Amino acid sequence: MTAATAASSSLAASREDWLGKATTLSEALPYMRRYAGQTFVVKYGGHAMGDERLGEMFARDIVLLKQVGINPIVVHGGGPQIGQMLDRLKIKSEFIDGLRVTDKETVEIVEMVLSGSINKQLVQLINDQGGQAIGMSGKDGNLIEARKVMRTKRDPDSNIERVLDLGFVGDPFNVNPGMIRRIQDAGLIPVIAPIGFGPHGETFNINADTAAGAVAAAVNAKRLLLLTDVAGVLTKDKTLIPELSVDQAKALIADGTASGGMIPKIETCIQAVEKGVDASVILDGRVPHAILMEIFTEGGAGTLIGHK
Ligand SMILES: Nc1ncnc2c1ncn2[C@@H]1O[C@H](COP(=O)(O)OP(=O)(O)O)[C@@H](O)[C@H]1O
Ligand SMILES: CC(=O)N[C@@H](CCC(=O)OP(=O)(O)O)C(=O)O
Repeated sequence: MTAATAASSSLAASREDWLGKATTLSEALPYMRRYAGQTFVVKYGGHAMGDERLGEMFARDIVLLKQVGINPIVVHGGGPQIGQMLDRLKIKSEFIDGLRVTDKETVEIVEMVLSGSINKQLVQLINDQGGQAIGMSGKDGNLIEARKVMRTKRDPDSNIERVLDLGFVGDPFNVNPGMIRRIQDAGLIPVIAPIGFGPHGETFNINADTAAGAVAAAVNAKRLLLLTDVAGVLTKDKTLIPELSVDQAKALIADGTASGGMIPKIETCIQAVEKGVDASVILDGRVPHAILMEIFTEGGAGTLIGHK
C-alpha cells in the first residue's frame, strides 16, 4: 500500500467512525425528548464499584442524564465493602435469604461504610465528572422509615415454622420524598445510602435493591435500573430474556429459573412496577455505558420488567 492509499483509507475509517458516533447521538434525540423531566432511579451495586474506570464511566453517564434533563437518583450498595471491613475487624457475618444478619455492633459498621466512605466516594466521582451530587442516607430528611424484617422458616423434620431474627435488618415501609424533590429542584443529584431509621430511633440496614425499589415507587419514577454482575435475567440455558411481564417474572421465580440474589432483585422490580413505576430493568453494570444503551437505544440492554 502506498502512503497516499494508506492515508485515504485511514481517513475513510475515521469518517465511518465519526458517522457512527453522530448517528448514535441523533438516534438518542427522541429518547431525550421522551424522558426529559422524568425521574430515573439507578441502583449501583457494591460489586460494580471495584473497577475504577467503570466507576468513572458510571458517574459520567449519571451526569449526562442530568445534562439532558432527566432526573437521576442513585441508590448505592456496598455489600462486598461491608464484608471486607467486618473481616478486618474480625466480626463474623452470615446471610439469610440474601440479607445480612445485622446485630448492634454490625449495624454501626454497616452505617459507617455505606453512609460514610462509599456514599462520599460516589458523590466525589459524580462531582469529578462535572455533576453536583449530594450524599444522604435514609435518615436524612426522614427519607426512609423502616421496620424490622421478619422471616420465618419451616423446619422440614418437625414441620414447625420458626421465626428467624435478622437483627437490625429493615424493610422500608415509608419513604418521604420531600427532601429528594427539593434536592432535584436545586439541580443536584441525590446519592442515597440504604440505611433507614426505626420508630424507636433504631438504625436499620436495608438491602440496596429493596431501598432503590422503595425510593423509585415513592418518587413515581419512570424507570428503576438495577445494575448487577450478569447480563440480566437468564433462561435455564443462560440466554438473556430481553423483556418480561410481571406474571412472566413471577413464573420464573416459581419454576426455579431465577434463584439466589436474582429472586429479591426480580421481586423488587415487580413491586416497583405494581406501585406505579413504568418499568424496571435488570442490567449488567460491568458493561461500559450500560445505562446509556438501556435508555437511549431502541433495543435497550438487560431485562425489562413491565406491564406488557
Ligand atoms: N435466572 C437468573 N438469571 C441471572 N442471574 C441469576 C439467575 N438466577 C440466579 N442468578 C444469580 O443472581 C446473581 C445476581 O444477584 P446478586 O449476586 O445478589 O447481585 P448484586 O450483588 O449485583 O446485588 C447473578 O450473579 C447470578 O449468579
Ligand atoms: C440487609 C442487607 O443485606 N444489607 C446489605 C446492604 C448493602 C447492599 O445491599 O449492597 P449490594 O447491593 O452491593 O449487595 C448488606 O449488609 O450487605
